[in-house]
Amino acid sequence: MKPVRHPDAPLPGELLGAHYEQCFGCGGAQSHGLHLEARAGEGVTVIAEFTVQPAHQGAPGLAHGGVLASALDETLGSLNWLLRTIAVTGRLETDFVRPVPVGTTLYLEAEVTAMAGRKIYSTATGRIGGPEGPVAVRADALFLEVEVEHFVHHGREEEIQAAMSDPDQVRRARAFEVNP
Ligand SMILES: CCCCCCCCCCCCCC(=O)SCCNC(=O)CCNC(=O)[C@H](O)C(C)(C)COP(=O)(O)OP(=O)(O)OC[C@H]1O[C@@H](n2cnc3c(N)ncnc32)[C@H](O)[C@@H]1OP(=O)(O)O
Repeated sequence: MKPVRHPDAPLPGELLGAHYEQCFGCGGAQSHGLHLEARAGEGVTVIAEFTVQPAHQGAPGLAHGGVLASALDETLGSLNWLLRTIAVTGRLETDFVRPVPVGTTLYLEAEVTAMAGRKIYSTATGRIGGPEGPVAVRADALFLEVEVEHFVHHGREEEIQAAMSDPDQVRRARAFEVNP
């Protein structure tokens, strides 16, 4: 099935914000996190930027591959905002095309390519030097739609309780839920 942008999805250009302040990918409360900033694009697409920090190194002066995979995963995950669906990564296949030095800004874009039942297929690229620069990383992913209970059931009790008693967090979680 062709992916369809939800009628209440954020408008193209709108900053999506963090889905959870403690998220390693997008949260503001993680000092060594990616602080990735994503914006809605046209259709079912997003664009995002992430600047590699010294805490993200693998080899001297170079980004760790797992951190780059996290940036791709987070960008792909933010497509949920446009579908108003809660989905988690089931599969993430990553190509590392060029080394990414510390201090580099990675320009990411992601798109939902197909949907089938609970399955959401998507793809992402990360470019360096500018939004039109050479591709440094890319990924193909399969996300699986889940109920909010997925997190309540599997998450550690203390963080779940804190999230559920935070009105801002509850509001953000609702933004992912499909309107009947
Ligand atoms: C309160 C806070 C709210 C905030 C929400 C914001 C969240 C956003 C977070 C974003 C953060 C960034 C993002 C993150 O980092 S998300 C964090 C990383 N991901 C996870 O933790 C997910 C862990 N995995 C699971 O929980 C389960 O395995 C899931 C839910 C994924 C599937 O288990 P479930 O029991 O539900 O489904 P099923 O096993 O019956 O399978 C169903 C179908 O899918 C197919 N399949 C399954 N897996 C794979 C695979 N690997 N390759 C190929 N196919 C696969 C399977 O064959 C079957 O197909 P079919 O036989 O029907 O044809």
